[in-house]
Amino acid sequence: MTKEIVFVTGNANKLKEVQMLMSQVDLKLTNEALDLEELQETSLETIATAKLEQAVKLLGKGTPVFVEDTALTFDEFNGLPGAYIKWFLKSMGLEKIVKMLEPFENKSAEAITTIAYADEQGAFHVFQGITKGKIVTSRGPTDFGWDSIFEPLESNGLTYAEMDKQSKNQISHRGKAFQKFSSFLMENN
Ligand SMILES: O=c1[nH]c(=O)c2ncn([C@@H]3O[C@H](COP(=O)(O)OP(=O)(O)OP(=O)(O)O)[C@@H](O)[C@H]3O)c2[nH]1
Ligand SMILES: [Mg+2]
Repeated sequence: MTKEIVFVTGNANKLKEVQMLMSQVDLKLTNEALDLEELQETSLETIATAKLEQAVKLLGKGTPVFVEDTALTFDEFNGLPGAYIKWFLKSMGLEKIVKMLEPFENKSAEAITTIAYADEQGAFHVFQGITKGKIVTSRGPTDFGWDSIFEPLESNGLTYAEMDKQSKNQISHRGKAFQKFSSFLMENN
């Protein structure tokens, strides 16, 4: 029987990418569209695990469930905004985020997705994907977070927003994290 697995996220753009990324795995992927509380923390693993604890409480033990938290870290700021990028985006917007780095030569950044998964036995597993790049003036559609200001090293000069979804998924932080997670699920199914 095909195993059911629940992805708890309130972010429709994430869900769309994750559905594509996990399409090769023999699973029934369902979504609980809940916005879980997020810790104020710099450890990405701690944030993802705390989100997962809430998800397990909501769904009950025994249901395979995962969450993911995505961060954008600036090298010049020693990793900040990191997981706080969500709140920077909400309060300041893209243009001012780019301006924060204006006085500095170093525009290097990393996009990081941390997945936390609870299996049927309630054991937690963490997977992470990192894509290096730099912060640039917004180019491309602005319908998903900071996609238009992040230019990955591997993209031949395109921002995430200028790439089609399939090309983004091949090199993205989320793509890399879900590659690891999918392999784990296929080995342990
Ligand atoms: O340009 C982007 N490309 C991406 O690939 C991407 N992935 C996430 N984000 C944004 O970065 C913050 C993460 O916060 P986040 O991980 O807590 O997400 P969220 O609160 O929206 O959903 P969730 O926590 O319910 O899953 C939020 O502002 C997201 O919109 C992205 N922006
Ligand atoms: Mg969130």
